Amino acid sequence: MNKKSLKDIDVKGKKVFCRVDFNVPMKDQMVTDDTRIKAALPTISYLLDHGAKVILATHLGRPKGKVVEELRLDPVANRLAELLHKQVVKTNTVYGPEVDEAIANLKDGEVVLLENVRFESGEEKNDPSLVLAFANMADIYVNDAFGTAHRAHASTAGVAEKLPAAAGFLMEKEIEVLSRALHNPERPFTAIIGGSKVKDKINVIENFLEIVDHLIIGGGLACTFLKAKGYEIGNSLLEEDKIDLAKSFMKKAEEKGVQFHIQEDAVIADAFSKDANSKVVAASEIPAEWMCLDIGPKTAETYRDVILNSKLVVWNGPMGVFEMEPFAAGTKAVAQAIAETDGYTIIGGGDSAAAVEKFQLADKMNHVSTGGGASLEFMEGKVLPGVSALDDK
Ligand SMILES: Nc1ncnc2c1ncn2[C@@H]1O[C@H](COP(=O)(O)OP(=O)(O)O)[C@@H](O)[C@H]1O
Ligand SMILES: O=C(OP(=O)(O)O)[C@H](O)COP(=O)(O)O
Repeated sequence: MNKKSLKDIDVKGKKVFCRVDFNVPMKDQMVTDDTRIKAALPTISYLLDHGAKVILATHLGRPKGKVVEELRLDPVANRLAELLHKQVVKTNTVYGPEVDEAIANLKDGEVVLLENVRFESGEEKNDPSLVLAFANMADIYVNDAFGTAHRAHASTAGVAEKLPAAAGFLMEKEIEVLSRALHNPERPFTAIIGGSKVKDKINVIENFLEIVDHLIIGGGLACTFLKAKGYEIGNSLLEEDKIDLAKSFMKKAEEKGVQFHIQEDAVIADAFSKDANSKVVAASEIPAEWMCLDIGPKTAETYRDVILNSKLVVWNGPMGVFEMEPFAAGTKAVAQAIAETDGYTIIGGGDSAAAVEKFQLADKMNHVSTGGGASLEFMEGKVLPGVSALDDK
């Protein structure tokens, strides 16, 4: 990478504003998967061991510029403290007098975690006054938040323009591994796209059609494609204004000779609940009032064959609502096939990484990326604002 690295700068005695991606899955105020926290530890420990005063910043969820009590970072701070074996001072605000005091009290080798930066409306708008507030806190900026590098926000891009700015170790590693795999991809190259962030991911599909041999669709995303095929999908997740786009992608895949795989059967439920009634039906037979919450067993078998015959597999987004046991089988089958294939495997996305962890298959994957949208956009060849804003070497 041609960007300055943490190794290139002297941090001793300096206040370092370090953006991390601690957007971790939570349940009942507990962190349920700490992969992203662990992934940032090399950078945080390096800063602490080299005598920096560390100011950590992250978002959690999408509070849309308002304080949402369930999205406060206290559980994250507690987990980080356990992992670091060190006290983590957590502020209840993103900036202001409380933060100033916490920073003023920091000694070399100590760490403070700011409150969820997305509680401030200026964060996602990359607002100059919030950028200035961040820049005034520190001497140096380090970005280790690969998972958020595709967002041009105040704490990812804005503040990097105002301070000497370097990449953390996780950021460097992610970029290096993804670049190496995509430079001259081994074939057959299969991309598997699922999950629920339809708006974010649908455009990625178009770009993947240029580079892959097989494109597998699953998760909530698939429902828009099923609708585009003319099927009724009941109460399934649907992005109405993307139906035409989905149609055009299927046509483009055909023209380009890309094998486009969409589910032939589905696990459906009569409510979005683990206790709902559920059954397997053909994907063309989803009744009104029911919703598709997983790919069916026949589809899982087809996807498995494609994956086992691939030389490069990129997977982003679960095949179903894997957090609920009745709808986890499709995601598990795909994860298992990816673990078994001889091809090089890259997993992206917070939830996909959590799924791989849950099924205890993480060590069978070649690279589990901490970025979902970020890794997709990077693989599309897009410039990530959180990276481009850093200083050149
Ligand atoms: N058919 C579906 N309907 C609704 N939600 C789904 C469906 N399939 C998967 N999901 C949900 O998608 C979420 C993950 O989506 P996303 O954030 O796009 O993935 P990632 O974090 O891996 O990029 C999971 O919480 C999962 O429950
Ligand atoms: O979890 C994240 O993205 P991902 O679900 O695509 O991996 C990042 O923390 C970015 O979050 P955002 O999509 O709310 O900007």
